[in-house]
Amino acid sequence: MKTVLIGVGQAGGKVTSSLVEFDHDMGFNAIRGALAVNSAKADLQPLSIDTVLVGQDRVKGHGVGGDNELGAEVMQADAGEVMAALDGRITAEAEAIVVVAGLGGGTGSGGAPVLAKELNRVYEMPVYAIGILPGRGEGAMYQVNAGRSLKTLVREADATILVDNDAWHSSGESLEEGFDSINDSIARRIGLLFASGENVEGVGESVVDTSEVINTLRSGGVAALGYASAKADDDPDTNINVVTSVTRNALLTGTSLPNATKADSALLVVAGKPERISRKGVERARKWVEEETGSMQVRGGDFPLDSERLAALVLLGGVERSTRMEEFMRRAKEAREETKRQASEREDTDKLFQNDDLDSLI
Ligand SMILES: Nc1nc2c(ncn2[C@@H]2O[C@H](COP(=O)(O)OP(=O)(O)OP(=O)(O)O)[C@@H](O)[C@H]2O)c(=O)[nH]1
Repeated sequence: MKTVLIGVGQAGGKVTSSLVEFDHDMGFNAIRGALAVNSAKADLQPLSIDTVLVGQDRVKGHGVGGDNELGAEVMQADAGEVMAALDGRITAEAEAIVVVAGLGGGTGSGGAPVLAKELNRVYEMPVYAIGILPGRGEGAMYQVNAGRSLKTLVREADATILVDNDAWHSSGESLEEGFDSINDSIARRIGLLFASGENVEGVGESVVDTSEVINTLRSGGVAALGYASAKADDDPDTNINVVTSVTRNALLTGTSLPNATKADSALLVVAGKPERISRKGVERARKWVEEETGSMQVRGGDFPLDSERLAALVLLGGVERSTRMEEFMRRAKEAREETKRQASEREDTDKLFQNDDLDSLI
């Protein structure tokens, strides 16, 4: 899928850079343009892609400090500038535009839905989002921001692939220490998805096509991506179990949104040396994905890749009714109520100290 990426906010910019790097290192050439947008100048400086600073008149290049309403306002005010920077980068060959953002902060959380809406208004091709959900251990503000942003983002983007920051995080390191490795994991998995259907002309009819990715995401709403790989044998017959077990692992333990298996649609991409991919294995794996997701729309295809391993990528469309989504929305709601309660207590305390009776005591 020939893609143009726009990273919004700090996480959005870093993940976009990682994706560009991966696509370049692998020689896929699926990413045809990239831009990072932020209200914090310091977060844009280390990036190796083109950048646009927004909200300079409001926040003077210092970021919006987690205020996602302000994030939305600065993006709205400077949308013209961002769209102008994209002019010429989004050419007719692009098959999708993808907005990438961390949903827990301010600029990405508030700005990504505004930008997705604007892009959808102007461009014909689908506008997808990659939204990064805060991990369980992140504070209430992050959860509230993400809950609020997610609702708008899902409405404005044609589909939103969610990545939970707890999902691809190695144990033993803090979330922050782990950002670089999480970003690499995101880049490897989502980068492979973008590259599915690219550079594989004439390799056989079972090869996956970009239209399969687009059709899987057509139901809109929330999407998730699973990935797993294992060493493969030279003989495809020995790889029947390799294909079925990487598929199971991709969906059950390797997904970007843990516990999201019920889906409206799915796509199973098996990557590896074509002569090693067991057709029987793929058939069984696809049936299993149908049963597990409860979807009658399970597409599939191969991704020829020169590797000693076989990998499964499972893209799920329409997972918003999954246990994980319900759990997240509940967490965001509880955090919002807790924040409101604290604010009203603060107000009461303020009132108490403004009280004449107290003043007269001093
Ligand atoms: N995966 C990943 N998540 C990140 C990274 N940096 C920050 N986050 C997450 O993103 C959320 C914060 O969003 P940021 O992108 O830092 O914030 P911002 O959009 O720049 O907004 P402001 O800083 O408020 O202007 C938190 O939930 C973090 O856990 C990163 O490099 N990788």
